[in-house]
Amino acid sequence: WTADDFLVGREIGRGNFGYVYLAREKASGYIVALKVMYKSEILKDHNERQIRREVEIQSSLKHENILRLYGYFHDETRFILILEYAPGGELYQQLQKQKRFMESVASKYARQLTHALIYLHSKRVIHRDIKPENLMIGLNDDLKIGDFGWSVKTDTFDTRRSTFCGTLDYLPPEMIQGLNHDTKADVWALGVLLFEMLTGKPPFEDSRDEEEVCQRIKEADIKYPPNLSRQARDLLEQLLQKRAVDRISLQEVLKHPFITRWLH
Ligand SMILES: CC(C)CCNC(=O)Cn1cc(-c2ccc3c(-c4nc5ccccc5[nH]4)n[nH]c3c2)cn1
Repeated sequence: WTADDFLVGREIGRGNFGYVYLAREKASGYIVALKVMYKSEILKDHNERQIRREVEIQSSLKHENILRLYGYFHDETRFILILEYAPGGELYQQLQKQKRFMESVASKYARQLTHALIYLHSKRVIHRDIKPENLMIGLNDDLKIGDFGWSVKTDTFDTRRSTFCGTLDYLPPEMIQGLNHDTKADVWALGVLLFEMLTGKPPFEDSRDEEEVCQRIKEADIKYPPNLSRQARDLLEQLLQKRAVDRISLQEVLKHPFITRWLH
């Protein structure tokens, strides 16, 4: 690939390290998102290793609920990624616009994210940074995991990882305490995301400061608003369990009434 293979359109986003543009691949007419990263930027903070790992992870993933990385190329100053274009943009924006989602919509997105996480975990990848900003909306209003900034490829399944990463809101108790964590960290984050989709706010947002956020996460101290259905509340309680081993498995999530209730 070279830049001449594409007609580049407007800027549609800012990923880490660079700008994202709408583009059309000339030969096929295919619409893609081109992420342009400047080598000076990347080399500056020795990010080339992390970028290489992310490219390696994302190009090996092929799943309808994971944004595709079709390919990449570089010229003397830039490193360019050819990414799947998500017509619906960021889930974050839709959530801000609508304040919160109807239970049927939140249930569909939670189901699609669960399928994506089951696939990721089967490929020995823990995402570790599931949050609305990293999720995109594709054609047919399908959820797509769009960013792998903090995912790690675990060499053996469920290896314990202890590097600190991501924002506090979505971190599980074991990560807050700098303890080891595994695929159950993504299950907790699914719970936080579902809570935010249903209520419009992450569970610990009304805390005084980060200190209190950490305290409440450690204790899994969550106040559920009264307007949640019984099924929604029940699934949230099973996802947001303080001890990773007590959390519902992703396979069980797919069988939970809150998920199956809207499946024809
Ligand atoms: C660092 C690199 C090696 C990892 C590879 N992964 C990424 O670069 C993650 N990433 C994806 C994007 C991204 C951002 C925006 C979009 C969009 C998109 N569609 C939109 C529709 C309306 C408004 C804005 C939109 N952005 N489609 N696909 C995208 C992909 C930015 N960074």
